[in-house]
Amino acid sequence: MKAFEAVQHYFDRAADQLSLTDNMRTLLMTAKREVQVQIAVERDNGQLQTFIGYRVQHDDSRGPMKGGLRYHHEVDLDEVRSLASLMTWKTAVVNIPYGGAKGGIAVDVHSLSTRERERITRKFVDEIHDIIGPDTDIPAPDMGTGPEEMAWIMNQHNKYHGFNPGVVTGKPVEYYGIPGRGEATGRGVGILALKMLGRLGHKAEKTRVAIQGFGNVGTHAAQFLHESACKVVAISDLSGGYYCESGIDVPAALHHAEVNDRSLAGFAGVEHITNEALLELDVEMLIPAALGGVITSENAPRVRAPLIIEAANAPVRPDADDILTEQGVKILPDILANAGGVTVSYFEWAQNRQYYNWNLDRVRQELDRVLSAAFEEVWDLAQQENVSLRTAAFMLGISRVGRATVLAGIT
Ligand SMILES: NC(=O)C1=CN([C@@H]2O[C@H](COP(=O)(O)OP(=O)(O)OC[C@H]3O[C@@H](n4cnc5c(N)ncnc54)[C@H](O)[C@@H]3O)[C@@H](O)[C@H]2O)C=CC1
Ligand SMILES: O=C(O)CCC(=O)C(=O)O
Repeated sequence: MKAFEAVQHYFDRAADQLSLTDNMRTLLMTAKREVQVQIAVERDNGQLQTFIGYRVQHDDSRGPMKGGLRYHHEVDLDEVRSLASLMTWKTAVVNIPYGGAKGGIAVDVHSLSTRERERITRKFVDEIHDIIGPDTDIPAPDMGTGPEEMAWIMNQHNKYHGFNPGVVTGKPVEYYGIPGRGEATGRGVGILALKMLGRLGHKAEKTRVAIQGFGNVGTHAAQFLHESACKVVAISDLSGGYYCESGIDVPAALHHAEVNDRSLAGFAGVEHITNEALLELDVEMLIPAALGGVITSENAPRVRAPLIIEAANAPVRPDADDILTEQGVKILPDILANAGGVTVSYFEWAQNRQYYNWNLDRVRQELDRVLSAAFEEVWDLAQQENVSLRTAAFMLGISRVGRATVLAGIT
């Protein structure tokens, strides 16, 4: 099953529960616009190279479209389309005034120098500047991108359309960004993970956690949960997995990654495991925070964690979701679990529009408030309707988007 089909599957399950008509389903799941562009740049060695970039604008019935930009060699239109759709339901679940979009470039970021990344990013903006903007579609970071790329995007877009920092979020704090956007997705994962533990009657101190991915999301989730008394026993990145039964020294791991170009390679004093083995560890909480589609029908029967927090987008395939649900595993779905990032992006955008700076305390407080409200709504709906948290989250998102679409007038 391809990535978009998987989202369609989850959408349909919720749409069945809502008795949505076929026409409404088609209207809500069809992207408004899909753009594919050629990005031709000169490499540092003088050679010309062409990359393919995408921006899919899924839905704008609740506000400007919003979603990250992924730089990864596996990016393709189907993946971007699926992620754009997830953004629509995610912004609706946390009830912020946005629609959904996503973009990406098929490129191996590790093969690029900083200057090459800048040239590719600016060239991408040259190709799409007319369809993005603070009131239409606002990019942000995702896998393989961060504050640097966002600063270049703002600067390049402003050359065409005049100064406006609200065209993109996730910018460096000292360049129109907001304190707390860097940590927001991982912190949100942590906040919601603790809420899940509370509802399930588990104590943080008795919770062993395994986290796959040690980038923006994985590092901040690890730090938050470590500081909240959970025992992080495994972490991983592209270099492999690192396990310690008595608990990883999270501050040491964070420091190691910081001074080693964000890699855990060479992190000593722990057992080395594979990324696959990490998913099957005997832990109370599993947090996939890297790529999508990592839990499949093949490995799902071997997953031992009774609780999965989907920090990554779409880490659990639908057939695996069925197997895990059958096994009694509770899953906090991506469109709620990782919504902290886009929530703080919304604060950054609001700050940019007001020219009034927020401080970190205010950002954290508001993040907690938005995520807690969404968690309560999803949890209660799941109980009322006797459905999974994923189906409840999709139901909530689809209802809000559907209602706005109808109120706006369809024809
Ligand atoms: N950055 C953000 O604000 C948000 C990110 N997400 C999702 O969270 C996930 C991670 O994103 P970021 O942390 O931003 O990316 P990142 O690029 O900062 O870090 C990705 C991490 O995953 C690791 N990784 C890559 N391929 C891997 C593999 N095959 N096996 C194990 N580890 C692998 C990398 O080594 C790195 O540690 C993605 O699914 C993304 O869509 C979701 C919401 C917001
Ligand atoms: O911060 C944002 O606007 C979007 C983040 C994102 O791409 C995501 O939530 O998957």
